[in-house]
Formats: sequence, structure tokens, C-alpha cells
Amino acid sequence: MSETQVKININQNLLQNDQLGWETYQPLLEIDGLEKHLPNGDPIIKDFSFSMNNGEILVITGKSGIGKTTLLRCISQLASNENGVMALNLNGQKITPESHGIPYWRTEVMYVPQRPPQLEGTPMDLYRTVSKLKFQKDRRDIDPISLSEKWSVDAALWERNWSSLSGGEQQRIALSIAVSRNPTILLLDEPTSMLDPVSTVLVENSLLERKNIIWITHDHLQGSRVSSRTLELTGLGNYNILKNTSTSSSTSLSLI
Ligand SMILES: Nc1ncnc2c1ncn2[C@@H]1O[C@H](COP(=O)(O)OP(=O)(O)OP(=O)(O)O)[C@@H](O)[C@H]1O
Repeated sequence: MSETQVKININQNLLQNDQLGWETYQPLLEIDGLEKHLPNGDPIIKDFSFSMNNGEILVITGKSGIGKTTLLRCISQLASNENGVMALNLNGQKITPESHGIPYWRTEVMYVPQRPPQLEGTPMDLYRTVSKLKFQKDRRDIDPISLSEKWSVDAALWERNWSSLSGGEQQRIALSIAVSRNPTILLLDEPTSMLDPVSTVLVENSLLERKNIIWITHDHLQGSRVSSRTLELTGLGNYNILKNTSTSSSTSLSLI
């Protein structure tokens, strides 16, 4: 075989490998054509499509009432959508709410509300209940109490009634329970909105290590600190992709 033939064969192999790579590459989460109407029939999300790669933190911004929470609730299947498909690509397997059922989907794509709902009992009661759920009990988890201690929450608070805890304490404990269940994707609705700046940074740093998060925030500086990409919702499922621009003294966002 001549030197030229060897080079051609090597290039063909590279081409085939490259093509294989492109053909087999799958984003972690794919959403296509999502549509959601309000109870009065008005559309709030129309033909929303995007995909998220493994290791990303995707920040969602947009003015109040534009549909950010509604979008995350649809993605977690806590709210139903009228049209559209969504899929997780996990270990070479395509998982959809239809293929594996909504309870399983919610364990992999977990929504954490901005404010924990009015809960009876203690955080420990909630954690024990969650740990016994069908798709939760065999999951590898991390200790939520240790995690919340890293965020300056005293372990004793886990045995106090929810109603006696401050908003910031409730927010960090609810978030630590969600993170401890190790979902593939966390959907966070303003996760530090009730926290002081020091606690905010502690929580941000833990979440930055974890990745695979869709994170709603109104705080553009926070968005710049944590995001791989930022989507600004502009209404009815339309969005701009914003680019992070940071300098040593300031951080801002500009339209791509
Ligand atoms: N169950 C419902 N019934 C009627 N309207 C609803 C319902 N749920 C949401 N909406 C409306 O849909 C719109 C979008 O609400 P959503 O909570 O998704 O906005 P948001 O962008 O998250 O707002 P914010 O930044 O203020 O949290 C709002 O006008 C809200 O009043």
C-alpha cells in the first residue's frame, strides 16, 4: 500500500468516527413544540423547543408573568401541556413521561418551587416520606442534613415544624432534600430568592458543582455567575439567548 493510500484510509476512518460521533450524540434533555394554555384558553407557551446538554446550567429569565414557572412545571409534568414532546437521553436510553410514567419522570426531572408549600410536620418527616416513594427508595442519595449544614442551616431545625422556620431556612432545607435525591435534572424556581448574599453564594457554589440545572432567576448577576446559557423568555414560548459578558469589576448580559 502506498503512502498516499494509507493517508486516504486514515482520513476515511477519521471521517467515519466523526460521523459516528455526530450521529450518536444526544442532548441530555430535548423539548419540542411545547404548548400550554391557561384555564381561560389563552396560550401562555406556544411551540417552545430547546435542548440542554449534559453538564449545563441553563438560566431562564424574563419579566414577571411571562411564563417561567409554568414552563418548568410543564417540563416536570406537574402541569400538563397540550402539545409537544420531551425526552431525556440517559445512558443510551430515551426516557419520556409516556414511556416510563410521570412519577418516574418527576424523580429524574425534579421541580423545586420558589416557596415550599404550606407543609405539616417537620422537614425530617418530609424527607422520610420522600425517601419511601416508589421510585425514590432505591436511589443513591446524599445526606440532606449535612448538605444544609454547609449552607449554614443548623441540623436541629430538621426536627422543628415547618411553620416555625424562616423563609430562608425553609428554602434551603427544601432545596437540600431535592438535591439529596440526585435527580438527573433539577428545575429550580428562584432557589435563593429568600437568602442573604452569603448564604446565596454557599448555595450557588454547591449547585455549580452539581450542574444539569434549569434555573429561574430575576437576578442578572446571579445568572451571569452560574449560567452556561441564558434564555430570556419574551412571551408565548419565544426566547432570546443571552450571552454572558463579565469583566473584573462588573458582569452583564447582552443579546447574542
Ligand atoms: N392556574 C392558573 N390560572 C390562571 N392563570 C394562571 C395560572 N397559572 C399561571 N397563570 C398565569 O400565567 C402567567 C404566567 O405565570 P408564571 O407563574 O408562569 O409566570 P412567571 O414568569 O414565573 O412569573 P414571576 O416571575 O412573577 O414568578 C401569569 O399571568 C399567571 O397569572
